[in-house]
Amino acid sequence: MSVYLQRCMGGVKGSSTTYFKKMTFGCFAPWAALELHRNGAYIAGMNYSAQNTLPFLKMHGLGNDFVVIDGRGDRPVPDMDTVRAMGDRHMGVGFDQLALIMDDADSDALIRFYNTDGSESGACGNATRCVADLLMRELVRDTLVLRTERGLLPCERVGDLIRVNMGQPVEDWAAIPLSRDVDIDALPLQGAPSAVGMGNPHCVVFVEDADAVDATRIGPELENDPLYPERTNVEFIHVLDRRTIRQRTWERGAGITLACGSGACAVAVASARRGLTDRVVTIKLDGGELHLDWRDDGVWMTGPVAYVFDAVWRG
Ligand SMILES: N[C@@H](CCC[C@H](N)C(=O)O)C(=O)O
Repeated sequence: MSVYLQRCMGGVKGSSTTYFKKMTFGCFAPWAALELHRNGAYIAGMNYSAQNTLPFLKMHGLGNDFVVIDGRGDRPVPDMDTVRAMGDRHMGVGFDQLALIMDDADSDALIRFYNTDGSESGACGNATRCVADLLMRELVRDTLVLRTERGLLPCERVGDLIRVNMGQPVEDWAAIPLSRDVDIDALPLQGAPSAVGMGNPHCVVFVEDADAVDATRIGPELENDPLYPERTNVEFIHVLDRRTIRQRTWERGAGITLACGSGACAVAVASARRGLTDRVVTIKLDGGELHLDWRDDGVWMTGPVAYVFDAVWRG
């Protein structure tokens, strides 16, 4: 059985001291911590070797939380049982998605995303921004390109925020994917929602008051509707004005989350497509605000990212 060891600020000896002092003063060097774990370390009074250990970072974007694992080179990567075990909020670490960083010849890195239930997703906007921040720090650059299942995504630092181009929305019903040819802005479902693909499927439900919706009841019903053969993420929204939208999210494979980046892109697209908002909008999610700009070269999303801790999973 896997055992989860949380980092203990006072319990690390030797060369790690400097790192943790830096942490205390807010200067971050996340990969330094991973190197420490990789080489085996004395943590929280336990001496263990690097064998069967999986170093990871915990990060979040607006409370949409992630375990981030660096699988580049010959570093260890989790199997599916480990992904599910880590995702358990009571018996494991807990996350909305696990982001696995891999080598890629044509970009700065490839990222794969896994939901809490172990299913893989082609897109995760907030985790993409988190990984972009990590790698920009590592490469000492303010721009880079990440590959996800949907292609190459340019990322940039904008002050304290991270921006990613999530690409153009998928509007072809078969590619979203839907199970049949229907009007994507009036789906034959309750509330006539819109369908948008952002490398993953979304169902955008326009309601009077997103805060009043019973998302834990309606979310899973829509997630599993046969119209979406690969299930769907669900966004409940109401438009506040032409530049502001309120959004709550039920995520495929993860349930209620405090924010969903690809979902925010889908919301910006669906709402502009209906003529309700401009192409530049601020979206108010439970965990904070994202800024969306649907340009000719794709949907750009800007928002904050945060580090929570680093630790080692023992298998
Ligand atoms: N939180 C994400 C979306 C994660 C993937 C989703 N649950 C799916 O299965 O498609 C985001 O920020 O985009």
